[in-house]
Amino acid sequence: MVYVLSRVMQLETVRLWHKDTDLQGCDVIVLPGGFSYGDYLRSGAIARFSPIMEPVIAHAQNGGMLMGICNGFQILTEAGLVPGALLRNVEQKFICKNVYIRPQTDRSPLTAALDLQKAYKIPVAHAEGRYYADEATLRQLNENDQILFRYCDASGQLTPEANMNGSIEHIAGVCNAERNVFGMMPHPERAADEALSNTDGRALFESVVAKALQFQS
Ligand SMILES: NC(=O)CC[C@H](N)C(=O)O
Repeated sequence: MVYVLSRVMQLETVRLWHKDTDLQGCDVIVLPGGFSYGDYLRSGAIARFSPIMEPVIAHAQNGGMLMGICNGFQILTEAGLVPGALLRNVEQKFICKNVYIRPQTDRSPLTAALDLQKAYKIPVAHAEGRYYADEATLRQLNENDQILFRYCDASGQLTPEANMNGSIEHIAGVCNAERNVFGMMPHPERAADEALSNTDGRALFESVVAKALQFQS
């Protein structure tokens, strides 16, 4: 994530440690993927109590942009910053592969600049990626246009096979009601460099940067 933000996107990037208590004036906060506390209890369930989360939550409550990828998304759900939960994949296995996702709305910093008809090829690498929300929450997510991505096939169709982890309504990413906090399970930072022969993920970062600049001006 740091490589893509600093080298590919050419952004001033600050690494914040989980024990830090100061965001050092960062405009956009990114909770990256990986394994926090060995995924004990549930992925993200312990990291959500890290000291850094206090200023991160305050940043989000003040309208600041906050993005969570994979384990970062799990931390966002555990902290109640976005609705829903991430359960074990339906086949109970870690899945690491390229999948396709289609943006569902352009009303979020993460998706504003994306093509709503395009299937973006982005890898997933998770064991607890099955998005779940109860009926009332799902209704709200749909009514408020908070569903950012759905798993699809290469042509953008929502086929059952495309939904490899068993997420409810194929959901791969959501935002909060205020739209400044957004999370997704696939890893756009693993598809943002020419060397990886796939730069589909770059468009998501470009979208966030464009929105962040608007935000400031
Ligand atoms: N790539 C990741 O962020 C993995 C998230 C988490 N450790 C899981 O396996 O579900």
